[in-house]
Amino acid sequence: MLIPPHPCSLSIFYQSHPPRKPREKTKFQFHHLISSPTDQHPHPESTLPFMSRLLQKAPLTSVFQILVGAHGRSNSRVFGILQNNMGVSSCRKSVCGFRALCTAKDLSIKKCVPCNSKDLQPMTEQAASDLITKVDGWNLVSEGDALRLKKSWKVKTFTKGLEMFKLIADVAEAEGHHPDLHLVGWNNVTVEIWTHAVGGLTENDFILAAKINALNMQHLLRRKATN
Ligand SMILES: C[C@H](O)[C@H](O)[C@H]1CNC2=NC(N)=NC(=O)C2=N1
Repeated sequence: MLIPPHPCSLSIFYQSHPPRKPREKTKFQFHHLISSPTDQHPHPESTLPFMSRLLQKAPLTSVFQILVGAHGRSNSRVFGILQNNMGVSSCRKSVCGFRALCTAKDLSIKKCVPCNSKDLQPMTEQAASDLITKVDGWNLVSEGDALRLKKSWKVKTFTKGLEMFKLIADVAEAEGHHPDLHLVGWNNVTVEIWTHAVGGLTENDFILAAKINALNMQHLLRRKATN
């Protein structure tokens, strides 16, 4: 049984790339690439440009069939390539294991998974660099050897900073995934997010960041100085 790619990525993909007959040549190139690393393709990282070219050329379903084969399961090598190059969640068992190609909107409507899932692992720096482009205003920072998400705002007043904390806290509680909240110098809010259970970043962190971005907080924030 084929596990369908995550609906959001499929619908998003098909809006811009109507399905065409998958091309044998593309299939051959890709199978060749993942089945036997050669001098030309020494390491999965080198698939990144190929992966983006592939996704432009072949409909997502045929890419999906290539990746998981007829038996519906991806082998560890393919999964490693996916995890490094397409921001795929590290949770092999979930249907949304194929969490690639998401937009900010897709992330903001997803649900966080319990952080004590035994399959949850920290994502690679490459996957984090791909996903950070989906959460406006957030930065990737490294604290020790752990990656984190970080974003700062200036609020109008100290109490509006606390109101902002409450809005964020409600989202965090609903998701069972929590940020670190800082309110410094009365009007400087900084939020940091990472998955404590794995000591790094997982897709949960990007989902929470996208949900925070979707909050209506303009009335709490100081207008940006127009220079
Ligand atoms: C069981 C439950 O998933 C854990 O206690 C949650 C709570 N909130 C969390 N939040 C964050 N950021 N990381 C965690 O590992 C975490 N674990």
